[in-house]
Amino acid sequence: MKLNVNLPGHGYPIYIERGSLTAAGQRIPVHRRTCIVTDDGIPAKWVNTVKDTLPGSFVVTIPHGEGSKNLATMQQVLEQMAEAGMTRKDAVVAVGGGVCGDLAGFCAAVYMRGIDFYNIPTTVLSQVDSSVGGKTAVDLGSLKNIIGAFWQPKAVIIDPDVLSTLDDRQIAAGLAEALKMGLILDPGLVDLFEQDPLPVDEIIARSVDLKRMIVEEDEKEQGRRALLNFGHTVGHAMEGAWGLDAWLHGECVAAGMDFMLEDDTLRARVAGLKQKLGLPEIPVPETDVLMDYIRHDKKTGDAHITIVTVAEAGKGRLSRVPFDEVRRRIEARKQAAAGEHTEAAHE
Ligand SMILES: O=C(O)C(=O)C[C@@H](O)[C@H](O)[C@H](O)COP(=O)(O)O
Repeated sequence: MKLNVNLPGHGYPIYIERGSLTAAGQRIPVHRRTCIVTDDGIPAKWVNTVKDTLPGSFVVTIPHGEGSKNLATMQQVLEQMAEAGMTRKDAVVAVGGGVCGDLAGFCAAVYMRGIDFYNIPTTVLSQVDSSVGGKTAVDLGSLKNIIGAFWQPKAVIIDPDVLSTLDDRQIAAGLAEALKMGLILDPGLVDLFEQDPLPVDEIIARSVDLKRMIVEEDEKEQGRRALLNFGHTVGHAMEGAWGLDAWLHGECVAAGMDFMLEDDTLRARVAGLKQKLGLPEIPVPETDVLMDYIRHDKKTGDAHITIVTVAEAGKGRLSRVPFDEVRRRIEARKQAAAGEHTEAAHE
């Protein structure tokens, strides 16, 4: 399957095909140097499959995990690109998950003021969400994605076969982002999560298509693209508060959605789906600590923040609210959860 992201002057194809890793060299022009950025958690067989199709490529491996998504690691990658004599005509190819893609894309965005970037996502999370749309970034301390650029890839190559080496936790965390996509935009996608076995290929294709659509509509997040932030306001804060490597990004997004669901029946349905996926219950940090992180959110202005709420599956809603509204929501969920635990203890 091939989708096209139509953006003026810098549109690109997304290939979703089993086995497409072996054909990477047909999708990426090979008459130049390519720096393959990957991480040490990615099985060598996937990296080598791509490398074998790209003559003139070399591999830079970063440590896996959010802890690598920083300026220091980025500098190391850029130094290796410079040492290899890469020019403006050369390209960066990410083979990895969201951290790897975001960091490699940012390297491509700034190296010699911008060179070509190709993304080959190898996790569910990066396949359904982060590989499409051109958000590249690194963290600053525990502040997520605070330094970055919009830099669209030249192509995205999604091979669902690579998911065979992922552990269940990574798969569940990635599917959380797909569930997010359904909750804000597509009730039919939410319904797919009720099926057994889960139609993973269909979930990926449908999520990618939704992402394509919203990026075409609002490339630089001036409006509707902010819907994709559902679950992220509190989710990013939880990630920061517990330390960036304590929980997976998708796990925190799943936890963060709970504060922004506005209907109890839907909340119960989502809780059931999260349980089915095996997503963990993440303890909610102190409200003041969360609020401190939320103040640094990119969707924050003076004393106000844009939040995404969902009252009905498929209908995400953006609203600009005072900070205290987020505090109120956190407190309300904490109280409700405490009540649920007490009830459970009495049963
Ligand atoms: O592509 C987008 O737009 C998204 O918001 C997708 C998010 O799921 C993703 O985690 C993104 O990196 C978060 O963006 P940020 O702007 O909150 O850093």
